[in-house]
Amino acid sequence: MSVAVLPNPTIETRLDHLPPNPILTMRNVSKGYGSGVTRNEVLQNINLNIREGEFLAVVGFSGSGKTTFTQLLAGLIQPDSGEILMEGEPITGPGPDRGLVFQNYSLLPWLTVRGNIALSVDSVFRTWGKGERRDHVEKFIEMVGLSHAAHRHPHELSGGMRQRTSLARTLAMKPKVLLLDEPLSALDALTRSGLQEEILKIWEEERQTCLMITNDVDEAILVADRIVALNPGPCASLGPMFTVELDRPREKSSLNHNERFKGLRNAVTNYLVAVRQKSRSDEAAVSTAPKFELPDIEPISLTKPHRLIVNSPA
Ligand SMILES: Nc1ncnc2c1ncn2[C@@H]1O[C@H](COP(=O)(O)OP(=O)(O)OP(=O)(O)O)[C@@H](O)[C@H]1O
Repeated sequence: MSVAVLPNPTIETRLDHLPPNPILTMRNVSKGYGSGVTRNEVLQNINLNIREGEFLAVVGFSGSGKTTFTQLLAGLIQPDSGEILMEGEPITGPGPDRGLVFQNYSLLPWLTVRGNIALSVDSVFRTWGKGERRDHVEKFIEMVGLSHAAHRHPHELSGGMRQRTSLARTLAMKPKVLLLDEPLSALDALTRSGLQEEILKIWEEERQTCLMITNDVDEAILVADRIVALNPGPCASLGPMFTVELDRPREKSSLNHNERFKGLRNAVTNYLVAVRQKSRSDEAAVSTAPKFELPDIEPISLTKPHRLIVNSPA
């Protein structure tokens, strides 16, 4: 399959200034669920290095294994084979060094915005004084623009506000790596667009290593330094890596007229369309749909009279 390569190899990207050593490494990682005939091979031979301070976006289709991918990095599940390293050490479970923001903001319903964030801060920064922790919580409430709603409970918030709370809660724990698993896909287009820019603004300030899973190519280009495609499953592998050669800070409205943005959007979209078509034709070729065979019986001749009487009256 051919993939359009963008011209201008001379441009220097932010990546050129990042530390060369990866903070997260996936080596020959495979993961499936179930056993026997119900076994579902989801990811196969995933190899990836994420550099410290970079923003990487993984784009893929629904059901390709994106959540499985983030759960592996978060340490919520373990690979069947291969290894995942955080700063050179194997990941054996979840840890405060990796913060995960889900698609479905899992806030505790009996706590306010402030209470939800404070709970995480208190559990991670146990040695800090009470005042220091309180200031830290307020800083992150303000960062996501929720000072006016800090006293509200989740059921009193809009979807966008809940996701902001969820983001603030994770950011406030100061993880070395932020894992965003389709954090905006449950939101309407307008809220999504506003939050994309907010995430970007916050990231410009914090510059944490960030991995965002998304099914939106424009979103990926807006936020990321590099974009990698997750090919359709089963046995999803990673596709080519696209470098986003666009200056920062980025603004959505001006990007729409940027030739480099349009070229990259075409390249990524064309790749995804081509890889999906290939996957569908491969699937059709090895279709396991049941084949019907005629039973080995001699049909009754309808032209000759015969003695078999079906449903004869008693
Ligand atoms: N715990 C599990 N047990 C069995 N199968 C699972 C489990 N989790 C996921 N799967 C299957 O693995 C495949 C990939 O699921 P996953 O949620 O990782 O994909 P996804 O790309 O995040 O999907 P979506 O975009 O729809 O959220 C699917 O076929 C799903 O049914």
